[in-house]
Amino acid sequence: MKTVWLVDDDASIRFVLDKALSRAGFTTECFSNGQDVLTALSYSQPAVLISDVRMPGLDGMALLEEISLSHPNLPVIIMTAHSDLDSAVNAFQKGAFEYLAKPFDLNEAADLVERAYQANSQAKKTKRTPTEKDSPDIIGEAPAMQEVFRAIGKLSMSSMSVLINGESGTGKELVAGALHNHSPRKDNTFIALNMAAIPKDLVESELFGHEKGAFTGADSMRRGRFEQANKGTLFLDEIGDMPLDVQTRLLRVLADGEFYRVGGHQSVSVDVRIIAATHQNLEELVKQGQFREDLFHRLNVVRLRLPALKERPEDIEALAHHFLSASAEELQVETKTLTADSIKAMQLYHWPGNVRQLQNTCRWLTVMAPSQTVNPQELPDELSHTSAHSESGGDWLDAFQSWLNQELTQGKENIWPNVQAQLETRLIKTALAVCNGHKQDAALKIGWGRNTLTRKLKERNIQD
Ligand SMILES: Nc1ncnc2c1ncn2[C@@H]1O[C@H](COP(=O)(O)OP(=O)(O)OP(=O)(O)O)[C@@H](O)[C@H]1O
Repeated sequence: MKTVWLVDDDASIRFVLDKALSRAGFTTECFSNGQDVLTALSYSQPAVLISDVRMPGLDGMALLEEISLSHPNLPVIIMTAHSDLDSAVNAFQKGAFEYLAKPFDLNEAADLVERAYQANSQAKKTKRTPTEKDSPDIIGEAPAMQEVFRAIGKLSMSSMSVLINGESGTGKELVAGALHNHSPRKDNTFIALNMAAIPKDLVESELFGHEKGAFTGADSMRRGRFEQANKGTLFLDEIGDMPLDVQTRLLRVLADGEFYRVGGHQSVSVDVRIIAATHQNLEELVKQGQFREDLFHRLNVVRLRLPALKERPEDIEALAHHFLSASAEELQVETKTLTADSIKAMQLYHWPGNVRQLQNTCRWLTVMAPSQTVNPQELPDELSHTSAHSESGGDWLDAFQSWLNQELTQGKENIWPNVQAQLETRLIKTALAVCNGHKQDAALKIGWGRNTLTRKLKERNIQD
């Protein structure tokens, strides 16, 4: 039978989930605490168990731990209101089948239970052993970030290659570090290298090292990053910038686990996990012959995409708070807070530099903002301009803002005369229409004198 047990101390969650799962064809039984579940488990067993994390007495994690020992094949879905990386990783490491961040969509919950049910009836679950958790501070409530957390949790027992896509400053290196810290390699070295930052002719010796005398200036033998990262993880950022000949060498190391130092004749064996990242479209680079297809497939075992910050405005408040406290601590001052309007302004801004730019903005505010509470006017210029309309009519200004961004990033200059002409034309035409063509009234509505209106009509070549 498709039985699901629901465990939550919150009666309203039990109620809605119960309804949704019954509708989806499950027979449900509800529990308000973990202890009752353990007692019930000695008599019978459901097909799937779905449990909240925070409950008085035995909490969700403790329950999960007990169940993975006593009933390792029972799929458990952990629900948590704390959508952070630690909860996700913890849940997966303790053997959870899935992790569900609150608030969730009821259909999504029912689909998940169905998947757990199918997985249980098809295959036996392999038990995961808990490992020490490390906690990098990765903030993200947006669904795309939740996907990333889930992936880090799922990958935490493996050493698979991962390819991370994302614009500059979206947190690629942070995620690569978290993948390492939550992997069996966590006690060994994590090395991050940016391919775009190393001069082309030095990339090879940087990665693979060189023997003494291999080239002018090679006064002594040097171990490369691959050797230094042995048994650990090498994070190769901007992999799309790796020269083709180095790509060929990289491919060989990945295939054989062996390489030669530059100028060397003896092979060196290494065991290194590669996490690569790029802001470019690697498939496109492959098509253009700038990136080796075979290397692409080797790196692209698991793909993670980090969304640009403008795609996840819901994360801005928590990120800003995090960075404001971090810089206050660094500078030994009190943490600044943002007004609701300032947060709104930050959410409307397009953040071309992503999370890194937000981090720098928070550092700047910690030092420069005159008062403890930051108002929109005190935000850096580019941001305070987005906030001017928070009180009324935000939509057209949003559209205006995107248009402006486009014009300016396309390299247009001296755009004011054009902007002014367009604004004035619209203003005059609308005011005249509203006043049935009556110039005196229209001038009054706009706030100009009649003569100014007449002059502007001429200037803008508007028929009145
Ligand atoms: N979700 C997040 N939560 C907390 N801090 C973050 C988050 N994302 C990024 N950061 C911080 O923002 C800064 C930039 O992140 P990171 O260096 O990982 O970006 P990146 O994508 O690797 O950038 P680049 O490609 O330019 O090297 C770092 O200081 C990082 O700690």
